[in-house]
Amino acid sequence: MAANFYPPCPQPELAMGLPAHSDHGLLTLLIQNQIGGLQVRHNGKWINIDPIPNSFLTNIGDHIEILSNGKYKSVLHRAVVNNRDVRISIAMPHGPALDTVVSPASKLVEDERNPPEYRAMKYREYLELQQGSMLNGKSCLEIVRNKVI
Ligand SMILES: O=C(O)CCC(=O)C(=O)O
Ligand SMILES: [Fe+2]
Repeated sequence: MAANFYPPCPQPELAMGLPAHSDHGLLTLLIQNQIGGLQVRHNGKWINIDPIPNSFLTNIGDHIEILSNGKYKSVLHRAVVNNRDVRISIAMPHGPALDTVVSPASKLVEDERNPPEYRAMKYREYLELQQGSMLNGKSCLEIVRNKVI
């Protein structure tokens, strides 16, 4: 039987959790049990997000950041696990139809003072890019970001 070789985890301390990333799509709805583990990056620190019973947690995804031309930032987050309690979470990403070309909303990039910060890409291509890569911060968003030259 062929052995599976996985690339090294970029954050070995999180080998059992989910490395830092932002989600593709517009919004992600997350349901979790009462065992916390989700953390979001805020002001340079990882903040624990305590689960609220009977609620969905909503994360802003990369495509809101693109659509708003950077006005709303997708949230950098990760999940950590512990060796005491079982944590269960179900993340449901929501995006447009796969063939939709996602780009900054035209009204937000009408003049040269507000150039588009991201280039247009089909949602399907972005999804394939993100799902085909190691989760690594907001690296996929950086790929579609227009570089200032
Ligand atoms: O388990 C969690 O709290 C986060 C899951 C997540 O970020 C994801 O599936 O994209
Ligand atoms: Fe996520």
